[in-house]
Amino acid sequence: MPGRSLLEKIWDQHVIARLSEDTDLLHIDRHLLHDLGGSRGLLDLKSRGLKVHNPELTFATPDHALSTAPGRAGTSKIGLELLAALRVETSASGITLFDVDQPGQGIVHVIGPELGLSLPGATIVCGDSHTCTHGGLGALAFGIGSSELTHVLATQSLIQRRPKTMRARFEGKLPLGVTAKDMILALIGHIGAAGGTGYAVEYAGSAIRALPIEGRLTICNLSIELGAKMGMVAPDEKTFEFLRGRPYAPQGEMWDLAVKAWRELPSDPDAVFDREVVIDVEKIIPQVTWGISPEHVVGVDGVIPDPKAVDDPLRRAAIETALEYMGLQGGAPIAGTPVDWVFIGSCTNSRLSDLRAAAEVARGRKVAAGVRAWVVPGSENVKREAVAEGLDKIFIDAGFEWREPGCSMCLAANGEVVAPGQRSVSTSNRNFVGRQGPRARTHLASPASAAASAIAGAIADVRMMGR
Ligand SMILES: CC(C)[C@H](C(=O)O)[C@@H](O)C(=O)O
Ligand code: SF4
Repeated sequence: MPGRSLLEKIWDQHVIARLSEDTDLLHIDRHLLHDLGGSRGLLDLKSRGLKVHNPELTFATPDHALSTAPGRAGTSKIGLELLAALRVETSASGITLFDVDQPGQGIVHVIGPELGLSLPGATIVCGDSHTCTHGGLGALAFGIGSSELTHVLATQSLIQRRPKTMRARFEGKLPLGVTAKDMILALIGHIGAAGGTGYAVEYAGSAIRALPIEGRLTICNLSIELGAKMGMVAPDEKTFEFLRGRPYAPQGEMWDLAVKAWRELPSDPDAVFDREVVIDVEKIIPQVTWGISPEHVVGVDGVIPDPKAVDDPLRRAAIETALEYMGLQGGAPIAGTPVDWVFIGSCTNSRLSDLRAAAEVARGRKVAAGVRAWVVPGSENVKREAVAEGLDKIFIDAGFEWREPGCSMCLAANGEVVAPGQRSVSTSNRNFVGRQGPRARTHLASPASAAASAIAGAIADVRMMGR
């Protein structure tokens, strides 16, 4: 029998019942709820006369619909209603809620790892496509739909089809100015936004091993933008050090037992994957998207694709559509494109290391005239730690606006939008049509690249602004 992969090991440990050749009923170890879907699911359950099966495995926080303005000024009526309902329904079900202004509140994919709720070898679900983020700790984590959400609330289990497996190996030493965000954008550019469809992706290789946990979370976060519902990195010593002592991580003797079990999780050397991709990270330069899909990506020293140079009529038409929406000329260099907005935040890039990387570029410099730049920490804890080390001051002195934790401009929630026709460099994960507001134009990039672009007033190569 061939060896098993990380995915297969976690999967097999969670099978309650084998339903068919490729479909199993899985036990779910953690269920995370957010303000957009959480109360709806709990109300749905109630209307069926059912109870939450395992409230102690379910955790909630508001993130999508809250204002991130200082003091939370101006949360919309809908946002307030969702928050009120989340409070009432979690309390009635005995579910822990990390509420506004409490340590623990934040974007659901930032708080899970931060609190030690997300653990290696665990199955984690949330009614949110970026649940794949938690795979950065070696969890099997994926987004679910609203009926599945109710199913998990009622049974703590879920029916799932076993995915195919892909291993994406990143090899080599990351060049200066190149980050985890650039690695994953480069992979999406290489295999396409549907390249991972139907697969669970394991990110491996020397460059993944060298990445701190927060970088691994960033990589896994964009799995869904690769088409893959699940992305994961095998746990190692860095994972254990990251989790040690976190509030919900196992403690004492349980910790030792857990680490012993987690050491068994990495894929066996002879594990077989349905697809293997190898990326040489030494060839990656800072990435920035030019179009309306994360696969529309180039190196920041590159040029915007010229549709005239593309023979395939379908591809040519897709490029033309994207360029028209984005207001860009094919064949022109991407660097130097003037920007109106910079957004540093989202579950992709709003952790402490992201803010540090952006602050390093911003320190002692000024946001260009005419550019609005926001920094939205991913959680209340990230915010407090950033303030404790003075990052907020660096940003404010440089002309950035420092805000409260939440999803904010990542999905144009709560009126936090880029105006029609305006151009933003964003550290988030989606540059779809209208994602940051009707007719808003989004360029995805790393926190360091976004900060560099805010200072330059145009898409900028952070390597030119090194310290
Ligand atoms: C609102 C939520 C369901 C959605 C998701 O599933 O990802 C959102 O978080 C997003 O990023 O578009
Ligand atoms: S930060 Fe953006 S991508 Fe992440 S959960 Fe919120 S809306 Fe979705």
